[in-house]
Parts: sequence; structure tokens; C-alpha cells
Amino acid sequence: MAEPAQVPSLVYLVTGGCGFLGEHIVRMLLEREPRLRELRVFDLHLSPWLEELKTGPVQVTAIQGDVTQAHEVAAAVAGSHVVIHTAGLVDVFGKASPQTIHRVNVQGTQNVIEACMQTGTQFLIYTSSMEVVGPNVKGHPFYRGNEDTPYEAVHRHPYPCSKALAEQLVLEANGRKVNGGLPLVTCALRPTGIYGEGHQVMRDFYNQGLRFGGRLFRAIPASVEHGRVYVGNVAWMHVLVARELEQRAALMGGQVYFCYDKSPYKSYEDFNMEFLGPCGLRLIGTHPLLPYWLLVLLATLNALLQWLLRPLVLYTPLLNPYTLAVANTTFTVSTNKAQRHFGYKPLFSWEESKARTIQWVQALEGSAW
Ligand SMILES: NC(=O)c1ccc[n+]([C@@H]2O[C@H](COP(=O)([O-])OP(=O)(O)OC[C@H]3O[C@@H](n4cnc5c(N)ncnc54)[C@H](O)[C@@H]3O)[C@@H](O)[C@H]2O)c1
Ligand SMILES: CC(C)CCC[C@@H](C)[C@H]1CC[C@H]2[C@@H]3[C@H](O)C=C4C[C@@H](O)CC[C@]4(C)[C@H]3CC[C@]12C
Repeated sequence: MAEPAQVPSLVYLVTGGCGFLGEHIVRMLLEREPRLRELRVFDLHLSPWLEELKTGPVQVTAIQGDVTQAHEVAAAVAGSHVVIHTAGLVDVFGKASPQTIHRVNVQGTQNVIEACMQTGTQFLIYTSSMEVVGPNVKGHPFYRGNEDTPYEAVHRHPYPCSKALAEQLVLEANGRKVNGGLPLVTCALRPTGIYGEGHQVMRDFYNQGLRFGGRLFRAIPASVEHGRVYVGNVAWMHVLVARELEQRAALMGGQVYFCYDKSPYKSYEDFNMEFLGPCGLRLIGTHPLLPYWLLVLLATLNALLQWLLRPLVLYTPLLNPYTLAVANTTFTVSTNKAQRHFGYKPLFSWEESKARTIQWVQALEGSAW
């Protein structure tokens, strides 16, 4: 006998749903979650494209709100079956103060957890990050590691510190009783460097290349491997976890999963050139054009300039001591934990991921960016 038609009955909430990853999660849910009755998109800044999503069969509710405001979070969470919490300040460039990063990423996550407890929402998926693990302050490489690989996760920068604290809150909340007496089931997903349509850093590299006559100048040794993952596969993993978490709560609850796909291991710059090259840019140099000590000096000068200019203007270059250190430290993952625990397989091949990203960069040419 055919399966009874699944009556759309579920309410999902995506915090940060208007961001780079959030938008892909929202669109993926509408395309691939047939049980959805309502999709709530909660964000500090609502995007115009949300309006076009309101014409479909699923009720799309746009909620302008701030995760640091507990009452706003509780109102958005109330009545939802699943919360995907991806809102956050992804700042390694000094745009926000350490206090603000902590308030949004840590206190905001605590507010989401408390809202689930108070309103009886049982399932919470948190978008964590590779940076919860590393690279650490000692610059230790993490080479083709997995969720169980021993690694000294020691951080000083506000962003990785905030992600580590937030992830810990989410995992510790697993099993606590929500209103109504049922257990909260949580898990955390750790993407490595996400790329794809809408990636701001990729835009910055592209615009920098255009400013230098189509040339980018190598600053990172080609031997330093960085793990990257396509945004569509990260979104797909979120959708899959949200679907499987109820049936596999005993196995998946309180777990962390790296987000991965078949994207090749390359240096950060060489990987970017997979997309920027076909769009006319050239990476000059087979080795870094400047010695590392000079890059450290330039990065330090950038940090000093940022501090001096802050009362007048926000100066946030790509190169600073932290980004230089991260870029120069190998960090790649090799795991199949997500496949073993909930049957994850990348939705997009490397070829498809590459083609989609190139198409997006090419469309940037005439854009206002
Ligand atoms: N981009 C990456 O490479 C990457 C890698 C690993 C993990 N992550 C994580 O993925 C998540 C999304 O990252 P992204 O790259 O899409 O960033 P993004 O900045 O594009 O999206 C974040 C969204 O959160 C919203 N937001 C920020 N502060 C808020 C607040 N106080 N209240 C409500 N909404 C708020 C922003 O408006 C934005 O729409 C983050 O948690 C980040 O730590 C990103
Ligand atoms: C030599 C300099 C010009 C460095 C330029 C590259 C630099 C801006 C890149 C290199 C590595 C990038 C980070 C890495 O992909 C992982 C993450 C974790 C994620 O949670 C947020 C983004 C972040 C920090 C990337 C930011 C940009 C970085 C530092």
C-alpha cells in the first residue's frame, strides 16, 4: 500500500535565515522538507528575497529579531518543532567588539536554548564551526582529522572562543527536560570554510583581484591545506539532521558532526582560484611573494591601523594577525560520521559545486559589489 501522503504539519525556525548559509538552508527546506507547514525565518536583517518565498504552499513567516533579546527569541521559538540556529557574528576581521561577538554568539545561543526549554520545542540544531577545534593558538596542523582526533583546542580570538562556548552550551543542554517533560535533543554541525553563492570573502577576493588588474598575489604556501565545503551541502546536512534527529535521538543527541563533501584539499588561495581563475583572475607566484615575517609585520600594522582609525572609520582588511595565522595552518577533515549516523551523502558533487560557484562569481561582474 502506498505511504499515506505526509500531511505538512511541522513548524521549523531558522535563526540567521537571511545570511549566507541561512538563505541556502531556508531554500533547501522549502525544496526538500515535505513535512513543513510553516517556516519561520528569524534575522536581525530581513532580506527582500524572502517575499518571493511567500507564494508557495509553505507558510513563510519573516521575523525581524535579535537573538540577544530573550523575549524576541522565545516568541519566535514558541510552537516550533525544530530550531536550526545559524545566526551569529562571523567576525575575524575586527568589525565587532569581543563583547558584541560574545553577546550574539554565546548569549544568543543561550537564549535559543532557554526558549526551547520554556516553550517545549524538542529539537535544536546548532551551526558550530571547525574553529571550535582549530587552528589553535599554537598553530598546530589538523591534517585529515575527524570528530575523535585528539587536538589541543586552545583559542584566544573572540570568534572561535564564542563558537566553542556556544557549542558547549548546546551539547550540554541535550537531554534536559523542556516544558511538557520531554527531553531536548540537540546536535552541533561543524562546517569547515564554507564557499558558494553568496560568500562575502570570495567577493572580497574577486574585487581585490579586479582592483589589481586581474591579479592576486600569493601570500600562503600552496602546501598549506584548508578544508572547504560547499554551502549547498552544508545546508543539506542541516535539513537531514533536522529530519533524522527525532528517530535517532539516542544516537545523534549531544553529538557533533563535521560538515564535509568532495571539495578538494588545497591552500585557501589555490582553492579560491578554482572559481576566480575561470572568471579571469590570475594568482601570481608559485611561492608566497613576501617572506612570512614581512606578512606578519604587515598584518600587525593593519591591526594597529584598525585600532588607531576606529574612532573615525572601521578599517577591516582581509590580512590581520589572526587571518594570517589561520590561513597558514593546515586544517582539513576526513570523516564519515555524518554518513554513519544519519546517512548523509553530499547532495552536490565537486563539479556541481564548482560550476554553481563560478556561475555566481561571473554574475558578480556587473554587480554593484
Ligand atoms: N562562513 C563560513 O565559512 C562558516 C564556517 C563554519 C561555520 N559558520 C557558521 O555558520 C553560521 C552562519 O554563517 P554565515 O557565513 O552564513 O554568516 P552570515 O553573517 O552571512 O549570516 C549570519 C546571519 O545571522 C544574522 N545575525 C547576526 N547577528 C544577529 C542577531 N543578533 N540576531 C539575529 N540574527 C543575527 C545576520 O544578520 C546574518 O543574516 C554562523 O553561526 C557561523 O559561525 C560559517
Ligand atoms: C593571507 C591573508 C590575506 C589571508 C586571507 C584568507 C583569510 C581571510 C581566510 C583564510 C581562512 C579563512 C577562515 C576559514 O575558512 C574558516 C573560518 C571558520 C568560519 O566559522 C568562519 C570563517 C573562517 C574564520 C574563515 C575566514 C576567512 C579566512 C581567515
